[in-house]
Amino acid sequence: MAWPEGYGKRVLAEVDSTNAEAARIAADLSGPEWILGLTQTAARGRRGRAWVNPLGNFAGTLVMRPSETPDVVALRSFVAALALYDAFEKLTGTSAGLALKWPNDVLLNGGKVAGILLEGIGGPGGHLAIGIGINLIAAPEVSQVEAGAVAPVSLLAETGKRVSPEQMLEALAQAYAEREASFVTYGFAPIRQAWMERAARLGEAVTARMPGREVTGTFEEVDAQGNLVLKTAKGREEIAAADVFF
Ligand SMILES: O=C(O)CCCC[C@@H]1SC[C@@H]2NC(=O)N[C@@H]21
Repeated sequence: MAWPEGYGKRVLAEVDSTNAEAARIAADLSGPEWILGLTQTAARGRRGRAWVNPLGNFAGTLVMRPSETPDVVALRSFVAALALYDAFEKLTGTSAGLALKWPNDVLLNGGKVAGILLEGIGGPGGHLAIGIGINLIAAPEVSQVEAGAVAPVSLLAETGKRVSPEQMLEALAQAYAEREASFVTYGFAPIRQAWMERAARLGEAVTARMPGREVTGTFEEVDAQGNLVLKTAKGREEIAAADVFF
C-alpha cells in the first residue's frame, strides 16, 4: 500500500496522548503529519472522557493546518469518519456491519469500534488535530463506558481479523488523503452524501443528549453545516453538538 504524497509520519513507542503530541510539534511542521502512538499513557476521548488504549489498538493523530473558517474546518470529522470506513473496508474486504454514528464514531455490528477527537491548536487559523482511536484487538468493558452508550467492540472479536496499528495507519492515511482531496476540491456536499449513505439509524428514532436537555426525534439528515437534524413533535431541530443514544 502506498503512503500518500505530501504527508509526514512519525511513530512513537510511547506517548501521553497523540493529540497532546500534535499540539507540541504543530508549530514546527511544514505539512500534514500523522503521529502513531503504540502506547498512550493519558489518552483522551470526547467531552473530557478518558480513552482506554491497550497495546495493539490504534492511536493516531493527523495534525494539519487547514485554511478554511472554523465551521468548515470542523467538517473534517466527517472526512475522517469516511476515511475510517474506507480503511476498514479495504483491510477486511467488506463493508458488512460497518456504519457511521453522528457525530464521529464508527460502528461495527452495532458496537463502537472507533472514535474521533477533533481539537484545535493555537486558535482560529491555527492547526487541527484529528485524533483517532480504533479498537483493533481489544475493547473496553461495557461498564467502562457511559450508561446507555453503544457498547464497545473490537475488530478482532467481530471479524476474526488481526490488523496491526501500522497496517491501519497505512490504509487510513491513504483513505484520508483521498477524502481530503475531495473535500478541498468539491466541498462538503459529496462528503455529506457519502456519510449519510453509511449512517446508522437514518430515518429512525434517536435521542440527542446535550448539557441540561435531551431531544428525541426521527434522524432526518445531516445538514450542510454538519448538524444532526431531528424531526420532533415540535418540528425540526438542528443540533450542532450532542451525544446520540439509540
Ligand atoms: O471519545 C471518542 O470517541 C474519541 C476518542 C479518540 C481517542 C484518540 S486515540 C488517539 C488520539 N489521542 C488521544 O488522546 N485521543 C485520540
